[in-house]
Amino acid sequence: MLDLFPKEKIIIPLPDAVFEFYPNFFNQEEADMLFEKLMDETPWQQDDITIFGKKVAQPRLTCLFGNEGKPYSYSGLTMQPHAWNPTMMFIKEKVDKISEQNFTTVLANLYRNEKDSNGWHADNEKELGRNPIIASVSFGEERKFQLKHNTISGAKMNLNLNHGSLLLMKEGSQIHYKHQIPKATQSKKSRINLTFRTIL
Ligand SMILES: O=C(O)CCC(=O)C(=O)O
Ligand SMILES: [Fe+2]
Repeated sequence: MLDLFPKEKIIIPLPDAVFEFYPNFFNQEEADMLFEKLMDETPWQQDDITIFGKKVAQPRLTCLFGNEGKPYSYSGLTMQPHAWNPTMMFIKEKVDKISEQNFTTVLANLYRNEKDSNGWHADNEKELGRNPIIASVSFGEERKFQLKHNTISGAKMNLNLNHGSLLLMKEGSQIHYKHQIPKATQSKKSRINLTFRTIL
């Protein structure tokens, strides 16, 4: 279908960083199709990570895709990328275009239910450079995403990342803020999130 109107873009009013949210980046039909494909085609795995020197199972499933020869390390874990497949390429091309980036890598996360989560962190690994830009696409169940500034206690925000949405975390976002997906108190169905990154 022809898109007559540009997609709605919401600028998140927070200091020291640029956050842009596109609630309807993919329409319902596209988002439904992509959720099913990502669910079925992705070789989901559960890794152990090291937190404060202790080995624990990550509270979600993940899978890394990306350009050859660009592994990604975080929380004491090194992941080797799977090759891009047509579904990931289709999404990457749209995300690259709107963000004016050429992402090398995408980390896919599967939150199976309300117990799965992603604790407070910034995506500030050395290989992402000094001021990383991250594009985050969500499918399936809506989950609460929280942002908080490292030093300004009032600078924080909760966003509901809905099916088919895109959140761009741009300049300053990984330097000045941390983000998380907390466990939910009500029952939740599966959610898939894709975080596109550039490994230098
Ligand atoms: O699931 C999300 O929305 C966030 C994922 C995330 O922060 C990450 O993979 O680094
Ligand atoms: Fe993150």
